[in-house]
Amino acid sequence: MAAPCFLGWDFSTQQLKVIAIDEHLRVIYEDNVNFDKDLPEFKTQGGAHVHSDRLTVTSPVLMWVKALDMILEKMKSSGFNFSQVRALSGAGQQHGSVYWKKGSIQILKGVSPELPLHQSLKACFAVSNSPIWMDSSTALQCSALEDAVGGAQHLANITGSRAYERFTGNQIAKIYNQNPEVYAQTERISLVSSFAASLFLGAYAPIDYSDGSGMNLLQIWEKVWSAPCLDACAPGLVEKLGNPVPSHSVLGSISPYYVQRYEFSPDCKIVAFTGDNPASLAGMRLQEGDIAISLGTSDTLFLWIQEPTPALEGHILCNPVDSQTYMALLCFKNGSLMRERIRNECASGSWDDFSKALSSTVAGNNGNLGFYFDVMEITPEAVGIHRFNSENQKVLNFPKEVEIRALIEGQFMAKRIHAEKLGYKVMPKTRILATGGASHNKKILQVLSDVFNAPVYTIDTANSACLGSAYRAIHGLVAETNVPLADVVKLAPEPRLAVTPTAGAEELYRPLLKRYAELEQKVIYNPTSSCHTK
Ligand SMILES: Nc1ncnc2c1ncn2[C@@H]1O[C@H](COP(=O)(O)OP(=O)(O)O)[C@@H](O)[C@H]1O
Ligand SMILES: O=C(CO)[C@@H](O)[C@H](O)COP(=O)(O)O
Repeated sequence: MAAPCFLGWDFSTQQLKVIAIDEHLRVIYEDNVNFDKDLPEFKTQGGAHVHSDRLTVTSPVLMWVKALDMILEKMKSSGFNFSQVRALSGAGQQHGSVYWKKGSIQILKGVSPELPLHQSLKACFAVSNSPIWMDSSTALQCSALEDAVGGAQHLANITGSRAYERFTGNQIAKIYNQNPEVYAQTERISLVSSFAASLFLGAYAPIDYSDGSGMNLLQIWEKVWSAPCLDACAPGLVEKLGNPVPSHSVLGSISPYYVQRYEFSPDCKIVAFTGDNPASLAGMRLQEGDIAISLGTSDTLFLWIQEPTPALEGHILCNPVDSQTYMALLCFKNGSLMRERIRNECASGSWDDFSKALSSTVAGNNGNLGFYFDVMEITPEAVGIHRFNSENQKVLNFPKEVEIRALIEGQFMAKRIHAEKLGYKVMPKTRILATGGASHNKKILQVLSDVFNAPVYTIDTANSACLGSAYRAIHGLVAETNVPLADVVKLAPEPRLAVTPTAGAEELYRPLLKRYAELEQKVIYNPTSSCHTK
């Protein structure tokens, strides 16, 4: 009999990725499909469509299905032995939503193994362009939700977050308000994660507690939908959402489609899918006291916490690997795509040249500071590019190298300032665990280490959401017997030290952090001020 293996998937913003691990937790296969490059017919940029109002951002749902067809065919051609797979789990970009048309459950259950999935499912979606996490078009719905439950702090106390435009409840409310007939045709609403799980299960997969915490709809303490929040968003939501489940739940066995088309074992189990950040927490084996920083399309910072206090900034999510605890999350929208733009303008599109600019400039950038928000930022709410010289005077341009350092130092100073606002303190034992595409770049990690005055560790793959999903697949098989994830993955390779802070970094950055926080107040979004135009 072939040695067992486990699959972890990640339906992220720009790509679909997969990792297979063996029972010794070694990565034995890794692959990806890039939406822009490999599926050009969908005409996405960075995996998404930004609409003409600059606020609405969507991705074609069939693109995700076609990406799954494509990656499975690639695996098959490379000789991947699907019959070895004992269990699989996965992750999805958080907050995005999928609207299944009435009657789709029958189609999903009966897909023909003769056809690729996207052909069978093409008529299944009431909304063909799914709203995703980059969307910020639901300000009206956010105000209405906060008003309905007694204010922003009260909503945060219930759901872990005040109302955020990308959070799914507000997105559903917008669809119901603007297209009630489309809403009426919808029999089931999935998150990207539970949608992806549904494709493997051949049935509607439930939403897990952790990704469900990013909807402004789940009572994170009791882990049930909040009736006042559901009612404020749209009618009949309980039926359309289904009951949420613990993140470690085994949902069932793989759909016969995969058994017949790819020779999966009919016993292969599907473990609930979750959000990409929660899955990364599992993949990096985060411990209390560590701080995780993901440098993907979005930049995120997250922590494992026992006793959270929801606030007006940041999010509290149910912990994906331990239902008794929580994770705190901060999301920064201007992450890799902003870095790519400055790389293209200032470093001829080359990461090597970008890194050289970081090496050729001094830590602290001689007091030059910058804020780089191509699109309306989430943390803090601000937009535009704002540069300040060492005298705090606004300047229009920086030399190219100074621009690159100002971008990276600014991005990391914002992370430290907002993490400290959440109550996080950098301690002598603090480890930063870095992941995501930009964590390949040592020069970027050096700035991160200096700004936080803490060592930065990485794991063998930057695809921690995939790896965490594969770990969660193994854990799901034993979780019912109260085995913690930490026990299941104790033989996994430890995170490796990538960089340590440069001597004197703390003294250098302490005054700069104070200045950055003060200047941030000046650039925060104020619709009546002219300082936000670039
Ligand atoms: N050497 C590098 N330096 C900086 N950024 C990089 C480097 N290599 C890749 N990236 C960035 O990684 C991003 C993709 O990260 P990834 O974590 O895969 O994103 P996602 O999971 O959102 O699809 C790209 O947009 C790219 O800008
Ligand atoms: O909105 C959030 C978290 O709240 C984002 O972090 C999304 O989950 C997208 O993730 P990436 O594709 O950038 O990893």
